[in-house]
Amino acid sequence: MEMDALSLKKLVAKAALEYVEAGTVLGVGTGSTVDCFLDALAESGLQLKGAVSSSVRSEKKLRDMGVPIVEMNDVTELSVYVDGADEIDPEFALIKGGGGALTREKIAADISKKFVCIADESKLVPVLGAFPLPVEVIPMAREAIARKLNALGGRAVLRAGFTTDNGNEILDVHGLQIQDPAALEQAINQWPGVVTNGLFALRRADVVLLGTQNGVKTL
Ligand SMILES: O=C[C@H](O)[C@H](O)[C@H](O)COP(=O)(O)O
Repeated sequence: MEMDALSLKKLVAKAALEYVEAGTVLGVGTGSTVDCFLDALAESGLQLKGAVSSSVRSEKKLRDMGVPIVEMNDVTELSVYVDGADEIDPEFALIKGGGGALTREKIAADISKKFVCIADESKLVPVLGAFPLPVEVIPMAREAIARKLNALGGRAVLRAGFTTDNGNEILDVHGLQIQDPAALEQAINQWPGVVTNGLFALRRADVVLLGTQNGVKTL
């Protein structure tokens, strides 16, 4: 019988436990796949020293599990960071931020030695961009940034009624075919008013665990 997306997420979530070492501070991302990972972690009985979380959402779940929360400012490095993705290209560049946690996720990924990306197989794509690219902007720059994004050939849409954990807004950019993710990531991030964008190409995933109908594939 074919597994649904949730079953595939649970499958990779469990496989990611292999990268977690008891007694360490773990970097934890955000999203439905990470929620499955945290459930698997709770079931495993593995005891962490603590966790650095990329969102208020994951932080709450970690606290409920009894895992001590460590401030990002109090660590110099994370040995492992586990997080999901909205799209993954064959070179491990990602689009993230569907849940709006992109900025803190990018910081966590940047200070991690090993970024383990967990996802179901629907996330693997030949070219990034079918998933709208999230761009976190400070609110007063929203219209200026939207105009620049539209000039790139995209269609920037404000994520209505959504505020990030950092008090900012998200523009979701539809219709981009991203041929050079690192160049686009850098270009958008240089515009005043942009906090960051959801391209993870300058700092990519190191390992991708993909939940497929034939089991977990380690890429
Ligand atoms: O802001 C959210 C994150 O980047 C998520 O990792 C991403 O949206 C994937 O989420 P999910 O595991 O729910 O598909």
